[in-house]
Amino acid sequence: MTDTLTRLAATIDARKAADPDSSWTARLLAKGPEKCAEKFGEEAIEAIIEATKGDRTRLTSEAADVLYHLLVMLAARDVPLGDVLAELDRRDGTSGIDEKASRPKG
Ligand SMILES: N=c1c2ncn([C@@H]3O[C@H](COP(=O)(O)OP(=O)(O)OP(=O)(O)O)[C@@H](O)[C@H]3O)c2ncn1[C@@H]1O[C@H](COP(=O)(O)O)[C@@H](O)[C@H]1O
Repeated sequence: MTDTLTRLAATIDARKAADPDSSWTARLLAKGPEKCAEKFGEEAIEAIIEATKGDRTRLTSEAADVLYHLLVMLAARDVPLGDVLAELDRRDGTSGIDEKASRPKG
C-alpha cells in the first residue's frame, strides 16, 4: 500500500515538468493548487455518495480517485507524502479517544 502510494507520488512529482497536453496530472497541476484542492473535494464527495449507498465496487473506484487527487493536492502545495506518512507514524499507538481527551479545554 505504502509502496503504491510512494510510487504514485513520485510519478505525480515528475509530472510537474510534463506537458499538460499529454498528462492529466500536469494539466491539473497547471490549473493551480486551489483547483487541485477543489478537485480533491469533488472526488471526496463522490466517494461519500458511494459509501452512503453501500456500493463496494464503486466505492473502491472512487476511493482510488480520492487517493490520487489527494496526492495531486499535496504536490501542488509541495507537501511530500513522506511528511504525511511521518505524521501518521507519529500518531501510531495513540488512541484518538486519548488524544482528544488530552486537548486543552476551552
Ligand atoms: N491514478 C490516476 C488517476 N485517477 C484518476 N485519474 C483521472 O482523473 C480524471 C478525473 O476526471 P473527471 O473530473 O472527469 O472525473 P470523474 O469524476 O470520473 O468524471 P465525472 O464524474 O465528473 O464526469 C480522469 O481523467 C481520470 O482518468 C487519474 N489520472 C492519473 N492517475 C495516475 O497518474 C499517473 C500519471 O497520469 P498522467 O499524468 O495522465 O500521465 C497514471 O499513470 C496513473 O497512475
